[in-house]
Amino acid sequence: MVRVKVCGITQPHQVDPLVDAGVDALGLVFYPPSPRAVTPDQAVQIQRAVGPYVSTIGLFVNTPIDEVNAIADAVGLDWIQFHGSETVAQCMGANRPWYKALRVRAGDDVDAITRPWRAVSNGVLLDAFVKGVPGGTGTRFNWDQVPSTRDWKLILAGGLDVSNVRAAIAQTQPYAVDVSGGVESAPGIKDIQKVQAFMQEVRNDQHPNS
Ligand SMILES: O=C(O)c1ccccc1NCC(=O)[C@H](O)[C@H](O)COP(=O)(O)O
Repeated sequence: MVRVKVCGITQPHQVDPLVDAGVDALGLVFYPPSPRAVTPDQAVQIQRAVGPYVSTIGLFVNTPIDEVNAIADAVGLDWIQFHGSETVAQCMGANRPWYKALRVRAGDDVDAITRPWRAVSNGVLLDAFVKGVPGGTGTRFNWDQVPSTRDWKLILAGGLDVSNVRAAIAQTQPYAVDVSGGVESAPGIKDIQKVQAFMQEVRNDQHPNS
């Protein structure tokens, strides 16, 4: 079963509808320049709305590791997503399970660029490279660059929406997909109908006869 993370949650009242739609994990963006950024206090309010068996993922971009860990503790995050140019050594200082987001450029050898990260964490997120913007761009990368045989957990991100997620899953066979802009009505405001339609595409891909 392909898991689904919806990233960039900013409103506690959206948690229940997202979970009811079948979303497995909720992403909180701790990157103040982002239109989807939340403060630690806002994140605590969102976390309080999350019930058992749903994961919360904190997304950071080149934040000092002590600050990352303090926020993770204060909010009660389950996982950390490093979305900047952090090194392996810096990520290893995290006090939570974590994974790295890598931004794929045309021509990148995905097997090579993921190798150092696969060795130390249990999954790698692939997003599209867009100059000057670390993420949440709504841009796809070329899925042909994803190796068809892998022994690591791929989290596929970047420009996914209801129109393309089924093809994305069929082609890349990811462990999980990560979506943000493709299920929004405005930055940080998730459109629950878009989320429901997205989830239906993801789940239908698992059960083509249902
Ligand atoms: O969402 C942001 O504004 C953001 C800012 C800085 C780094 C990462 C950010 N978002 C990451 C994500 O939302 C997802 O992991 C991924 O990039 C997919 O986004 P989208 O292409 O909008 O579906």
